[in-house]
Amino acid sequence: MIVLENVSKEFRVGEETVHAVRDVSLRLHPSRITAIVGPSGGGKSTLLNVIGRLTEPTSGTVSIQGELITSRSERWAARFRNETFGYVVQDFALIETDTVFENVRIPLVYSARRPRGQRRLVTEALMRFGVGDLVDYPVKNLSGGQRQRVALARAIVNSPKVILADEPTGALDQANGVRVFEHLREIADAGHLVVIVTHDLELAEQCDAIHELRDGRLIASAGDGITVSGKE
Ligand SMILES: Nc1ncnc2c1ncn2[C@@H]1O[C@H](COP(=O)(O)OP(=O)(O)OP(=O)(O)O)[C@@H](O)[C@H]1O
Repeated sequence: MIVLENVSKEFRVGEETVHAVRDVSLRLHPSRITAIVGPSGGGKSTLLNVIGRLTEPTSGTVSIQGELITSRSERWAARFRNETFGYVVQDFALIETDTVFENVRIPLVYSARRPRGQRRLVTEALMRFGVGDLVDYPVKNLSGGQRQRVALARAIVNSPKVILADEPTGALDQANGVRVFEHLREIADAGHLVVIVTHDLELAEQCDAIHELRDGRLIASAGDGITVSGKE
């Protein structure tokens, strides 16, 4: 379980202070898909980045399975990020000039596995999404649907406990969006904790829990196992 307690994140922009996330407390559960929704500029991506330890909050704490992940050294955070999180970003951020193998192995870079072990893990991850045969393809030759699957394989290749997806269906047509969601559901069913940021309320309604952010504040939460403000 991930626990956020009184998390705030501010950015200084010139003389101004932007309060991107204000005093958010919530709990996120494994084997579930949690959606973070709300209007543009509401703080969704910032909150996801705080959860994924890509950004340190200005105040408040985040812990995962009881371990505090805030106020730790950058060196610790880099390793922790790598072992704990799989990230899916909107445009998939694949390296066009590399092969599928080179892209999907990126999260394994810090692992002690030998090249042969890496190839097996990469191929297995691709096979989970039905694209094992693409392992040596150049990314530039892939279709949009193949890119999604490769991006999902990259997110799970090191068996992270947590998958964080920022608008994972945002750039896709409806059929491909549904497929990505089905894959995220399979990932959650396998025991991972999945968090998605989405503008798509229909998609959010299929999730197990929804948190709505507006002007950085958590204004509503719904769903299974919801705990707001740290109260059971
Ligand atoms: N690195 C940054 N520096 C300064 N301000 C930032 C930074 N990142 C986000 N912000 C500001 O914080 C607020 C929340 O932004 P955030 O991207 O988290 O919102 P969002 O809900 O994800 O928006 P969208 O749906 O448009 O992606 C906005 O006012 C944004 O301009």
